[in-house]
Order: sequence, then structure tokens, then C-alpha cells
Amino acid sequence: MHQVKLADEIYYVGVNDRKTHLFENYWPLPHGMAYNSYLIVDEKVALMDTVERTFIDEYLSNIKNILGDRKVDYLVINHMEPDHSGAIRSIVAEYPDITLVGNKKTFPMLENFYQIKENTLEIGDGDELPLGKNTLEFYTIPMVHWPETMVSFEKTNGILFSADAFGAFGTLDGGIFDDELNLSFYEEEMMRYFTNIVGKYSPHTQRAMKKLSGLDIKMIAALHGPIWRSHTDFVLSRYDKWSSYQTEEGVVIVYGSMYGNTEKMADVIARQLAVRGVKNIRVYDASKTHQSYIISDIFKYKGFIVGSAAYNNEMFPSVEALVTKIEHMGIKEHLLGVFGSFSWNGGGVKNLMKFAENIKWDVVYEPVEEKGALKADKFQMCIDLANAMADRLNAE
Ligand SMILES: Cc1cc2nc3c(=O)[nH]c(=O)nc-3n(C[C@H](O)[C@H](O)[C@H](O)COP(=O)(O)O)c2cc1C
Repeated sequence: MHQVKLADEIYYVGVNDRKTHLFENYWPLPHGMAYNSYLIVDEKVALMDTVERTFIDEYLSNIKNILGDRKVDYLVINHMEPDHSGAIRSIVAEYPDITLVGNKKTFPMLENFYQIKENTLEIGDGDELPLGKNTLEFYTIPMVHWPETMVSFEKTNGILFSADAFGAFGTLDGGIFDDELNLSFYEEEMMRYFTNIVGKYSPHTQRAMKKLSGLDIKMIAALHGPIWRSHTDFVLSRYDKWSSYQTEEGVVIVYGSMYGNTEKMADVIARQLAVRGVKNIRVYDASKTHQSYIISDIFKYKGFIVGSAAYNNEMFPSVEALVTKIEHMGIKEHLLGVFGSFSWNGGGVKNLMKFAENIKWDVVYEPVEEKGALKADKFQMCIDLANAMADRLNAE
């Protein structure tokens, strides 16, 4: 077996998951998922997080491939989410004398999930754990992406074991380090991971980045996705951009439509945006494309135009699910337009305007609501909505 080294005594021991369809049983994994874990083999041996429990055999074999019969002294628990903590019980069974390292919010979770209370070492912000040549220093980063989340900074080599922060969807297909693989693929999967999983906690991410800004980080070893050693600035700048809601010029148009009338309005708006020179236009049918991809694009582009057919006095269900998710995520700093079709008392546009009130984005034009099929006056209003959005984008 290959031994993958981050530094002299530091190894990658993670696994690839190409079987699971949905991460957290919700977010699509067309390219799979890597559960990363690391091993520091010094005077003391430290394991950095574990993996999803179904991979325990492969995981133990990865560890023993490096350690042989040597024991693990410490398990550092940066994050308790079960895709990383799931193998803790098995690791404790394999290495009964192991000391579990975490912060004060880690151990109640450890007890709740796994009924483990023994052999714990509680550390606080800035505390150090010397291993020999290598020393770990700990910083809590609450809500990036759980309350107990922390990072461990290995000071000798400048490696940040960053928990879920800077993670990406996608397995590591041979390439494990950023300079061994195609960055554009992982940039997309990193953005989708950030926006879907961590994006709700953007303000917390900003606080975490400020807290870590004094560290001389040479490598970032997250719990998912590539290890960043040649492009640390790239990944840090992307996280800063996304978590501060900086967007690019472009518009996401999403609609819910049964019989095509609302869809037609979406196409008219999209065409006029293109006529006005907007190059990044993404049109999605909310019933077809998973929220995961739409949310990622909403984080990316400044404009959002959403349409819904009236459906039993409400929005169309897939649009309702999407805008509810957006509201829960608290995404900020966008331009908004609203449209839709109805036949008797409406419900789609009316409820989309409630969303507009709640989300407090800047509404660029009055809602465009058509009865049945699109006719000349509402066609013109769709054009005007697109023009208003283009004007605002140009003015930004
Ligand atoms: C199941 C169902 C429920 C509907 N509920 C409403 C409603 O509550 N209020 C309304 O004005 N129109 C309602 N309509 C009519 C549609 O909203 C209307 O025909 C609209 O033009 C459909 O747009 P679409 O072609 O984009 O699907 C309903 C239609 C269907 C099939």
C-alpha cells in the first residue's frame, strides 16, 4: 500500500466513499466523498479524527500499514459529526489506552453519541500538546460547522487540521494534494460543500478566519477533499469571499411550473438579460435540479429571480422548499425579482413576496404575475424586470 506523507512524520489515512448517494442523507454525491484522517507518528502517536464507521476495516488497515504494532497515544477529535466520529468506538476498542483529546463541548457529545467517558483530555483555546518534534496547538471554531468544532495547528510543519472548514465533496481519485489534481473541479465541489453545509454559518466562518489569521499556515488538511499545500492562499481567499457574501455578476432564475406558463416567463427574462449583456445566467426548474446546485449558484451570483405557479393557494412545492431553505440559510446581499402564473386567486407570487419581505434582499422591480399564458402586457413586464436587474447589476 502507498504511504501518503504530508510531512516527515505525518500521514494521510483517510478513505473514499463511492457508494453513498446523499451526504447527510440530503446532499447529492455524484462524485462521492472522502473522509480524511491523519496520523502523526512521533515520540507520541496522534490520530487526527476518524472516518465514517462503515469504513472501519479499510481505515484500521491504513493505520496499521504505517504503525504496524505500535499503539496510538492520542485521538484528536476536531469534529464530532458522525462522518468523522463514527469510528471512535472501534478505535478505542483497538487501542484501549488511547487518550481522547477534545474541548469542553466535545465530551458531552462523545458521551451522548457513544457513551464514552473515560481517558479524555480537555484542551482549551491556544493550548498545546507536544508529541516530540511535532506540537499541536488548538483553536475552537464554534459553528464551523458544529458547536464543538475545533482545529489543530501542527506548529513545526505549519499544517492546519481544519475539520470541515475548507472541505470539498468528491473522492480523492489518486490525487490527494491540490497540486496533483484539477483545481476547477474541486473548486466547484468545495463551493457546493461550503454553501450547502457551512454557508448558514458564514458569520461564524468569518470569525474563525480572523481567529486563525495570525497562524503561518503552510498546508490545510481538511476532513473532506484535497489537502491544500500549493494553493493555500487560493482556498483561504475563496472561503473569505463566500463567507462574506461576495458575488459575481450573474443571475440565477428558478421556477416551479406544471404546464409551462411560468417556465415561459423565465425564458423571456433570461433572454432579455442576455440581450442586456449578462453572461452568467442559470435557469433551473426547481423540481428537476437539486437545491444543492441551485444554492451553490445563488451564493455565486448577485441576482436571483424566482417564479412560481399558484398551487392550492401556495407556492409550487419545490419552489417553496427552495426559498424556505434560502431563508433558513440567511443568505445576504442579493438582488431579487419575482414572477409567476395563476388562474384564479393566485398563491405563488403572493407567497414569494412574503419570502422577499423575510429575506430582505433588494427587490429590483414589481412582481410580474400573469393569468394563464403569457400575453403582451406581462411579456413587457418580464422584459422590464430583466432590464431592471441588468441595470442594477451594471451599477454594482
Ligand atoms: C393542482 C393545481 C393547483 C392549482 N392551484 C391554484 C391556486 O390555488 N390558485 C390559482 O390561481 N391557480 C391555481 N392553479 C392554476 C395554475 O396556477 C395556473 O393554471 C397556472 O397558469 C399554471 O402555471 P404553469 O403553466 O406554470 O404550471 C392550480 C393548478 C393546479 C394544476
